[in-house]
Amino acid sequence: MADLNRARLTVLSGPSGVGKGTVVAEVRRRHPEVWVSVSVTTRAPRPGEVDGEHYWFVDRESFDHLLDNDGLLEWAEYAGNRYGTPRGPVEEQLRAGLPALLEIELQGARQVRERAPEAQLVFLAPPSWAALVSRLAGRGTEHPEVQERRLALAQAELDASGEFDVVVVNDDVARAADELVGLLTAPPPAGP
Ligand SMILES: Nc1nc2c(ncn2[C@@H]2O[C@H](COP(=O)(O)OP(=O)(O)O)[C@@H](O)[C@H]2O)c(=O)[nH]1
Ligand SMILES: Nc1ncnc2c1ncn2[C@@H]1O[C@H](COP(=O)(O)OP(=O)(O)O)[C@@H](O)[C@H]1O
Repeated sequence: MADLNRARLTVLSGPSGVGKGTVVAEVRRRHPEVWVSVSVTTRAPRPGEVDGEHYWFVDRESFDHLLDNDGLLEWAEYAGNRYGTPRGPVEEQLRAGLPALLEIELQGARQVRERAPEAQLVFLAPPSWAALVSRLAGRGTEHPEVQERRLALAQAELDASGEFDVVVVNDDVARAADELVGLLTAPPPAGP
């Protein structure tokens, strides 16, 4: 995957439960060299989530300290928790001429678009609303009331999919992963 060696920033967004984590895991299973940013979050870890691997799990005070010290490239409050991308590792990656992938929500994607207009914004969409509802429920990691909160946000996120450069439909994990790999290896648009 030598042609992945370009300093390109790619953002993957999409509603909770659409399969972002699953598709990114499949991409990394095939291409372990794909670098994915590890976010900080104030959300509690789910069973099986490992600190420093899925997220850096921090308290609100540590999060705000990072934020106040310009340590975050972007951040957002989502369903009652804060999430942010540590700035240093992403900048290091891009400075080294290597691509970086961020898996973040809509408000964060908008901040990246403003700060790094050359970034590639990819939206992962469900094949249908019913599929999204059943995936979120089927994952079984959130209480029904938290699922409801996430589905309310999902509707607004789906409405904003037109702001993204590309929409990938997660009908099938292998197919969606193929498409994402294609985007990660596509040459960036010619500069001015
Ligand atoms: N803006 C922003 N969003 C993030 C970041 N990390 C994760 N998210 C998003 O926050 C939302 C909630 O994440 P999470 O609680 O892990 O739920 P899940 O995506 O449904 O598994 C998802 O849309 C993530 O993509 C980040 O660093 N910044
Ligand atoms: N293409 C797909 N078809 C069917 N189920 C899927 C697909 N992609 C993901 N899932 C399932 O949907 C649920 C949510 O996926 P997850 O990756 O946790 O979503 P996200 O990270 O976007 O919140 C998981 O139980 C996962 O196994």
